[in-house]
Amino acid sequence: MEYVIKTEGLTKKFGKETAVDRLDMKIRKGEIYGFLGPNGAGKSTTIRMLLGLMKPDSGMVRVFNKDLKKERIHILKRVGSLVENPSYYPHLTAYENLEALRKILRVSEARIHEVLEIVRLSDVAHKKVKGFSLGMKQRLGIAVSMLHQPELLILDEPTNGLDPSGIIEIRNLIQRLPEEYGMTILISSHLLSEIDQIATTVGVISKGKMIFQDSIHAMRKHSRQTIILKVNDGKRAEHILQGKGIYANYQDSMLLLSKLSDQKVAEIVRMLVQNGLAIYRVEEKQSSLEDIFLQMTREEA
Ligand SMILES: Nc1ncnc2c1ncn2[C@@H]1O[C@H](COP(=O)(O)OP(=O)(O)OP(=O)(O)O)[C@@H](O)[C@H]1O
Repeated sequence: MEYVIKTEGLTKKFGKETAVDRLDMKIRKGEIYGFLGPNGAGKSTTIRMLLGLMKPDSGMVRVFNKDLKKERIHILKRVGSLVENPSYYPHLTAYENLEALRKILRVSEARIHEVLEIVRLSDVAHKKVKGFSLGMKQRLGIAVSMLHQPELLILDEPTNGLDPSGIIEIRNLIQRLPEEYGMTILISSHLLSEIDQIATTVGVISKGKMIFQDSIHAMRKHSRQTIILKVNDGKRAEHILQGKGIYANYQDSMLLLSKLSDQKVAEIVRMLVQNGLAIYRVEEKQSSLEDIFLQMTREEA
């Protein structure tokens, strides 16, 4: 199997702290790889190493099946990135900002029109960037990163700080890139909900370690069903059930039980009623992807 990005044992330490810990990342061509983890998990440090902006302490990075250490310049010509809030000339228009970079990158003028079209900024191409919303600035950042027609795009938290409509715009834009332009995308986020609709594969990092890496479908399979009981005295109910060997978790005035058969639920309800408890509600809940993600990172922590 050929990977667009493959790391092996990638490690970075800052003093005593291991920010990235023996990370094995695998990204295939045409994927939208959601790189997820809470703040401080090591996403940016990993991305910096993938872009050759930071040297790993140990481990290997291969991009397009080439060793990043040996062929950095050659590799980076084929990679576009948006790693921190990009800075522009605020008094220049979007077009003029792109034009300044076009000359450095030596790409055709026609490419400016193409990238503006891709990020849906053609209508405001001749407006000054200082009047742009954060979402428009992020899309301009993506336009800049795409000027030289990269095959791989690396975006570090591109939806950070955006309002819901800005998030949707970025999402729609990214979703089109693999199919329409044959690109592979790595996008990081600390919120699964921002990328779960577009990512084909997810890598979850926690405390520098990759704790899950598979398709989004495989992640959904981790989804569990929970039975929720609302009772008048949760603490007592928890105690009664535990006495019968039934594990229950009392949280926010709700009693949570892992998926049980209908008979077992009936039995539990009967037992609680016989013990004088009042049952207000019995519900079944499927954990969302966000719950699974939170659970994974919490268990690791
Ligand atoms: N230049 C640095 N010097 C010292 N420590 C650093 C440096 N860069 C990152 N760290 C530490 O490494 C750990 C991982 O940070 P990193 O920025 O990679 O996480 P992240 O997942 O990108 O989080 P965020 O979403 O907050 O950016 C953190 O504990 C951070 O404090």
